[in-house]
Amino acid sequence: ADREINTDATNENNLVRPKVEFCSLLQHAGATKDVFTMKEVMFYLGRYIMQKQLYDQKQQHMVHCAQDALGRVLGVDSFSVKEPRVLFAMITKNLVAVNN
Ligand SMILES: COc1nc(N(C)C)ncc1-n1nc2c(c1C(C)C)[C@H](c1ccc(C#N)cc1)N(c1cc(Cl)c[nH]c1=O)C2=O
Repeated sequence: ADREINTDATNENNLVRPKVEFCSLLQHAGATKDVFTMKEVMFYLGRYIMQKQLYDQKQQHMVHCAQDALGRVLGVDSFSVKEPRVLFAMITKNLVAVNN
């Protein structure tokens, strides 16, 4: 099993390597590398969501991704940005810790 990943997004030193499909999402949002801090992963994913307007116009904390590669990668049709634990659990399934 993958090593436990410290999902502290504020930890600048924590490096992760996204799995292939997840990495192509981040590149779609402008990423040009394959090793990131958790903070950078959240930044590029956030940009991806806003650029593709996957948020709900009415309930703006909701993200609808059933028709998007994001949904396939995270394994859900929609999620709330206000549920950090749920969000990090889905994201870390797509990451491998990098020895730094
Ligand atoms: C639909 O969302 C929004 N919609 C609006 N509108 C005006 C419509 N404005 C702000 C947000 N928004 N709020 C938060 C975030 C965003 C944007 C950047 C997606 C980020 C975030 C959330 C999910 C992923 C993933 N996959 C990546 C980053 N985020 C974070 C949540 C956590 Cl848990 C950690 N770091 C974060 O930046 C928030 O709280």
